[in-house]
Amino acid sequence: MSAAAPLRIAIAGASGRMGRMLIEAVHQADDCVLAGALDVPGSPALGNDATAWLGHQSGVAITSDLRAGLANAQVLIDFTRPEGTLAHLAVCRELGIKAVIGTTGFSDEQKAQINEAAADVAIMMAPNMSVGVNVVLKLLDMAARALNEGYDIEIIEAHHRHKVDAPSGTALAMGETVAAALGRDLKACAVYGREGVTGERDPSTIGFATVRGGDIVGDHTVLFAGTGERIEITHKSSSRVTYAQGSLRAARFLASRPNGLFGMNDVLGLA
Ligand SMILES: NC(=O)C1=CN([C@@H]2O[C@H](COP(=O)(O)OP(=O)(O)OC[C@H]3O[C@@H](n4cnc5c(N)ncnc54)[C@H](OP(=O)(O)O)[C@@H]3O)[C@@H](O)[C@H]2O)C=CC1
Ligand SMILES: O=C(O)C1=N[C@H](C(=O)O)C[C@H](O)C1
Repeated sequence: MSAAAPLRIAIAGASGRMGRMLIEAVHQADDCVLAGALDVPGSPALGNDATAWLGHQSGVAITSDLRAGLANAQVLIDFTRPEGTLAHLAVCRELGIKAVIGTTGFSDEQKAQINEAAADVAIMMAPNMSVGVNVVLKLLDMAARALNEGYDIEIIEAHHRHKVDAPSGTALAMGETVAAALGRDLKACAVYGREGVTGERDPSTIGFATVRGGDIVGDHTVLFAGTGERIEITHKSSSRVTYAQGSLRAARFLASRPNGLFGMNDVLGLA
């Protein structure tokens, strides 16, 4: 019996922090092959072999030509910026290529565009691809339901100095999970940072605090502060490998799906 053909994966943001991690993960996976590598026009990486920095020639040159970069791919994995992801997705839709989206910082309108594209192609989008964070989201649902009165909820996240969006997509997902469990609307109850004479804390709010510095990969804590006790649920990433491995799991999951919008819950069987 012949082995199944490897899954052909293209990586967007090929020279970014996640792009390189993903290229390495695809290179190391027996069941996947690098089929394309995209980066922005003007990037010094354009024209380089995508795995040259790993001491290997893949035959895949990094390109800013979206159609050329996606032509041989079955799945695109995209960790770039919202406007880049949407431009890539438009070409995926045209060519029938599935997409794993890890980019964060989308507006509601941009999320609606992704939802619309999922009518035609299968898309998995999650602000955090790590198994641990997705388990934490389940724990938060349980904790919020049990601690539904008398506990103030604050979400604290810390990331490296290069991160451009705040709060992190993961912190927002944690906020949405907790708000939904409590029957609150996060848009109406979120407080993003405090300064000056703020008055006493409104118990119906969910607070967010953002720390940026150094090379912190990604720390998230949800604090339930009551009277006489506090509960902290924390996740800390020490390597981006976990995001890359989660993305490959998502790509394999999408391979047999013709269309639809999925989350990491679906990939991990936690839905
Ligand atoms: N879901 C998850 O598990 C995770 C999500 N992320 C998210 O992934 C995204 C990328 O993070 P990270 O790798 O650290 O960021 P980097 O800045 O290191 O990499 C981004 C890459 O995308 C490229 N890029 C920038 N703007 C565009 C654009 N408009 N169109 C196409 N490509 C573009 C960059 O090129 P250039 O450098 O030349 O500008 C770079 O190659 C962020 O939104 C981050 O929050 C990160 C980790 C985990
Ligand atoms: O930019 C990052 O680095 C990360 N971004 C994601 C987010 O915004 O939640 C996931 C992870 O925390 C790392």
